[in-house]
Amino acid sequence: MPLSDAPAIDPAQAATAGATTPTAEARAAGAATGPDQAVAVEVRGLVKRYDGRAVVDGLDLVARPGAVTAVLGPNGAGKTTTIECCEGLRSPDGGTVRVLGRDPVADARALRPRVGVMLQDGGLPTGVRALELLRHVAAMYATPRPVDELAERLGLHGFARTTVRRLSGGQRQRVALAAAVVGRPDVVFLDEPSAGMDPQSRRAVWDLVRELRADGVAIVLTTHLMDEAADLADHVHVVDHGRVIASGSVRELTDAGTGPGTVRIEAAPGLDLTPLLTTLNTPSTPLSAGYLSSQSPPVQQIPSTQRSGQEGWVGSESEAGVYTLTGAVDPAALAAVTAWLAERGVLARSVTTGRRTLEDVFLDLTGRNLR
Ligand SMILES: Nc1ncnc2c1ncn2[C@@H]1O[C@H](COP(=O)(O)OP(=O)(O)OP(=O)(O)O)[C@@H](O)[C@H]1O
Repeated sequence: MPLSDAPAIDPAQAATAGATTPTAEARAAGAATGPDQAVAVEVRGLVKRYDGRAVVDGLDLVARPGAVTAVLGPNGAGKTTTIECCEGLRSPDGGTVRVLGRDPVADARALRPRVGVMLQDGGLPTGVRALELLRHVAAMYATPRPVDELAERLGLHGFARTTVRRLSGGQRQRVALAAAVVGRPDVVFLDEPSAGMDPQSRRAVWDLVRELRADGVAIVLTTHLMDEAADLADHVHVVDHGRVIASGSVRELTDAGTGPGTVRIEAAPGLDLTPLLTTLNTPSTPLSAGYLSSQSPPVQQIPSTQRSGQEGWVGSESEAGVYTLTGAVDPAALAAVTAWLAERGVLARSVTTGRRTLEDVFLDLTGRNLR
């Protein structure tokens, strides 16, 4: 089948005709054999410049087999450029990149059958029918996944005979994902895999990613969906201005320091929160002093100039009689809340505290300004 309008870069490039693809058992058995196995992807001091401007500027990143490594960052942070260097699609200007122990540019041929790539824009040839494309890619591998089973899982049969050009964005993404994994790769790069997908498709993608992880595949995922990262990622790298500014498990990141949490109060409607917020934000009290002073080892020290997030307690009556306060939740803050209620003779139906979310951490680290 001619792929006449194939773009310069497409997921089928990840395939090599007649390539052997390791089974999950072989992958597990091989874990101790090669120099490349404990770390699937290793990026050290990566620099990439465009027009003299370093868009990746000394970036370090590691991804391991059997784990999902999420790369988060604002628009233009350098995530895609980094991933493209790992995929061998861009040559670094500095630093080293190793995928399965090999140089992705120099050893591209050897890596092709072992690396699955799902590009941000799908990168698929547009004149080919969806299922034909998948069969074509599968035929390039010695032991591909059964195409029909994969198509079923990702719901491709409903538009199997539609050309890629006519697919919706979410449908195209699903075909691109199928093409990236059909060859049973050891490493999969997924650049915003579920962007534009409906909730059902997203769920199917997440299930597939979990299955790949269980099979020992190293998955590198860029995403803007914090719930996706929080749900899937074993390890998170937050990238900004071409560098990793924080790194750790989701738990490590959300537990770090005394950053913001929430206090939710259910009580009588119409309470004026101003005096409470004033108390909580009074500098003489220690209540807000710890805010944004993250010292936990897994999180790298961030220069204060980059900490442009929220700088004190804020709160509002989010619905009648429900108040949400956000700030540095600690025992003293909670005591101030209950004292404030007591002073007003208000018996709250509930006062609950919540932990920081990954999105809170992300905004803390990268600020709230648009990029
Ligand atoms: N081929 C190119 N030529 C010039 N500049 C480029 C090129 N590719 C990317 N850039 C620039 O490099 C910077 C990083 O882009 P990159 O696509 O890596 O960011 P990103 O973190 O993936 O962003 P997004 O979340 O929007 O996808 C941006 O400022 C972008 O404009």
